[in-house]
Parts: sequence; C-alpha cells; structure tokens
Amino acid sequence: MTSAKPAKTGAVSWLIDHQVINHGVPESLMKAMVEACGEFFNLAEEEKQEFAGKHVLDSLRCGASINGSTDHVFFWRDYLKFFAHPNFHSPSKPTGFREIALDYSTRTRKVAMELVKGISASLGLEEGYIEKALNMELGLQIFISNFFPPCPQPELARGLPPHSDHALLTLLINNGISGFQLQRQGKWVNVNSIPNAFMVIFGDQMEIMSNGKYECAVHRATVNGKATRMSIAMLFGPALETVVGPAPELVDNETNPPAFTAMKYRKYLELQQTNKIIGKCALDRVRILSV
Ligand SMILES: O=C(O)CCC(=O)C(=O)O
Ligand SMILES: [Fe+2]
Repeated sequence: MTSAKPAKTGAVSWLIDHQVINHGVPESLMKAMVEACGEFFNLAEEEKQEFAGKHVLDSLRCGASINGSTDHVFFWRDYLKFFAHPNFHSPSKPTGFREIALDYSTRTRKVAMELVKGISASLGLEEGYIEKALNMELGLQIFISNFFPPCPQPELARGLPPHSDHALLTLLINNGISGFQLQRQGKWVNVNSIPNAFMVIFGDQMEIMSNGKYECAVHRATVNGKATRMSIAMLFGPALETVVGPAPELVDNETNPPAFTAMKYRKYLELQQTNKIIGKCALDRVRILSV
C-alpha cells in the first residue's frame, strides 16, 4: 500500500489512497448492497442465529465482534461473512439479499481481476501472471459486512483492531460515515472514501507474492457516538489449495532474496485464525528474517 502505485489499467482509474473510480459497478448496486446489509443486521437475533458459524473456513457466518481479543479494548461490531467464490454462499434472508449480493460479488470480481492484471504488469510480470500463479479461477472471495451501531462510549471501544487483510486485495466501501484509518509511518490517518469509489487495500498475499514490493496495508475501524457505520469488504484471494510464495521472477539470491516462506493459502488462514487469539500478525510467521 505504501509502495509505488500500480499503473492505470484499461478498465479503471487509480486515484490517491488507492481508490478506484470508473470501475463499472453501478452506484445503485453499491447503495442497494449497503442497504441490504443494513436489513440483514436488523433481522431479529433468532433469525440471524441460523447463520452463526465460528471457524474461518465456514462458508457462511455472522456474529458479534472478533475472536479472542487479548487487550482490554471493547469491540463494538456485528459482522456477516460468506464465501462468494468459487462457490456462492449467501444468507437466504432478508428477501432479495441473495440476488443483490450475487450481482455485487460478480461485478466486483471483474474489477478486482482487472486490477490484478494491472498490478502484475506493474511488477514487470505478464498481465495474466498473478491470476495464473495464484489459481484465481478457483480463488477464494469473501464478502464481509461490518455493522457498527452508535456507541455510547466511543473512546473506550473499537470497531476493528489494527490488522491487515489476509487475501491478495480487498475492495472496500462504506455507508458514507467515516471511521476507516490506515497506518502510515507509524501514525493513524483517517481515510475518507470518495463517493462511489472502491478503496483498494493490499493484503498479506500481495506482500508475499510480490516479495515485499507491495506492502499490505495495516488498517482499523473506529466507532462513533452518533451514527451507525457500515462497511463492506470484499476480499479476493488465491485458491485455498494453492501454495503462495514470492514470485520466482521477483527473487534473486543477491539483491532480492526471498522474504517469505511459501505456504498453502488454506494453512495461512488457519494460522491467522490461531494468531488472532495470541494477538500476533500471521505475516510475521512466514517472514524470513535476514541474519
Ligand atoms: O470498516 C472498515 O472500514 C474496515 C473493515 C475491514 O477492515 C475489514 O472488514 O477487514
Ligand atoms: Fe480489513
């Protein structure tokens, strides 16, 4: 995220802070998706219970907060997560949710794959390189919606703790209420999204695959005392069974030694899940430390 910006690609334009406009996803669909998520969170607790899951590899789950926080910050968040690719799973409620989510998932995937081509080229690789190397035809795509109601003591609570997303990249939108923060040079900066743009967040697999040329973006979400904030993060990753390591083309033993050990994406996700409990970053577990 803090590294050089990928070049402008055919289908999308890059803006500051890695936001994309002219992406071809209708504004009406983005709005409808946020509204449908709002309706989901407003379902009665018993209705949502049906979709409660626990494990990172469950294809559909919802719940409150995140697992295993070890510090004393109080998390103020409901979430809904489901796999949108290679197989589409979605809650069957509220009415119409599934159709909107399918349309949104398909169209955002087109944007992401266009970006992946541009990113490949910007690394000096063939356009189709990343798509092929990460077997993205079977790539995992995860739909995550976050719901942060007004919090009576926002200074004591957090929406989401500092983290990086585990996938290759994330396309993020919200309901216009600010709260997204990026870590830059050790400081937290508010990043307000441009209306109808997607915020592009590089994830762990991007840093691994590019051998550190593109860093993952550490970010968090704050809550506020007045308004309900909602966000939708769509994560695009490799296929679960694909082993991801630094692209051999970007590695040489003199100036660019491999910075990460290769690991199956499925294993990485499981590692990240256990690491959350002990509060450590999964990326550090595959990083090769130079001696
Ligand atoms: O709420 C936000 O803006 C960020 C959401 C996020 O980082 C995530 O779901 O991984
Ligand atoms: Fe995130």
